[in-house]
Amino acid sequence: MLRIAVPNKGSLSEAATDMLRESGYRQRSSSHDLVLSDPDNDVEFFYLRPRDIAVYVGSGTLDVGLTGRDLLLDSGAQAQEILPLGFGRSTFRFAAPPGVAGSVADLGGLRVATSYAGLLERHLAGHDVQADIVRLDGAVESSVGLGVADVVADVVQTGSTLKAAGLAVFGDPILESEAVLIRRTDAEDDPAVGVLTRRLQGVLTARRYVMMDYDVRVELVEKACALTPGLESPTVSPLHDKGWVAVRSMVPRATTNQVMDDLYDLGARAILVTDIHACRL
Ligand SMILES: Nc1ncnc2c1ncn2[C@@H]1O[C@H](COP(=O)(O)OP(=O)(O)OP(=O)(O)O)[C@@H](O)[C@H]1O
Ligand SMILES: O=P(O)(O)OC[C@H]1O[C@H](OP(=O)(O)OP(=O)(O)O)[C@H](O)[C@@H]1O
Ligand SMILES: [Mg+2]
Repeated sequence: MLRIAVPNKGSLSEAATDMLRESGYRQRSSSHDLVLSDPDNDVEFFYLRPRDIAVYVGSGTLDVGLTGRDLLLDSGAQAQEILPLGFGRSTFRFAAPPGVAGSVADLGGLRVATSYAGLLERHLAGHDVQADIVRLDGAVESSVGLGVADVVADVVQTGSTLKAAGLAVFGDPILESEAVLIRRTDAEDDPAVGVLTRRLQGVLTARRYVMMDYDVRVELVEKACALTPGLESPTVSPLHDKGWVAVRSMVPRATTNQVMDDLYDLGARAILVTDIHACRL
């Protein structure tokens, strides 16, 4: 039975369970449940703090887990990313009151507050900078105003928490993070992990693409297919009127309207877009 770690709280929790549900797995019905068995799919889910997930997976106690890239790297666990999951995006950045520092090189001798000490330690060492790391559990932005730190290194999404604390980001982003599927670094190939990965990839594809159908005159089909190349190649089917064909192709969701406009300008008609509910590529 495949043992899977899932965030039980925090920013990643709901999106992670939604994605697993869309992948055809049972999920817990109460946020108090810590374990859920899904015998039909031969998997068991363990709902754990996202920060702890890399530790369980790195030690081999659990086979795979969903967590944040920043949390994985911060933990230093013997675990690696096998699939980025496209949610829980954030940036890990330095911030301070304006004028305190302009780049990581200015941090020597300053106090830097963070709840990602492992990540910060390695970043500072990589830049040969010696700063005092102030380890906090959360609400890191308050540390400067309260006088325990000069600078913070923290998760930024919209930036509104930083702004409210009178801080501004500086320097290059330390890390771009998102939710990722992880497994132990030296784990042997496991077909059950392959199945889970393909299911999650299917959800990602269904979210990123739409199915587009349209009719176009035969002499324009090459130009139309260049606009909608699909993943492998579009399906082109004959119509009763020999001068026309029907084309079906997957199109990136973000480009849907631009592609429809371009197809229409080319002369395509009856352009229809439908959602993809599930797929295996
Ligand atoms: N706005 C956000 N705030 C915090 N973490 C975020 C945000 N957006 C994405 N994340 C990601 O969520 C993970 C943090 O998980 P965590 O459970 O600590 O969330 P949290 O919202 O900080 O919860 P809590 O503060 O209740 O512990 C990290 O991978 C982080 O990059
Ligand atoms: O850029 P923003 O959209 O404002 O989001 C980023 C903030 O959200 C998180 O805090 P959270 O609510 O998780 O509290 P915590 O710091 O106590 O973990 C994170 O630690 C930042 O403080
Ligand atoms: Mg938090």
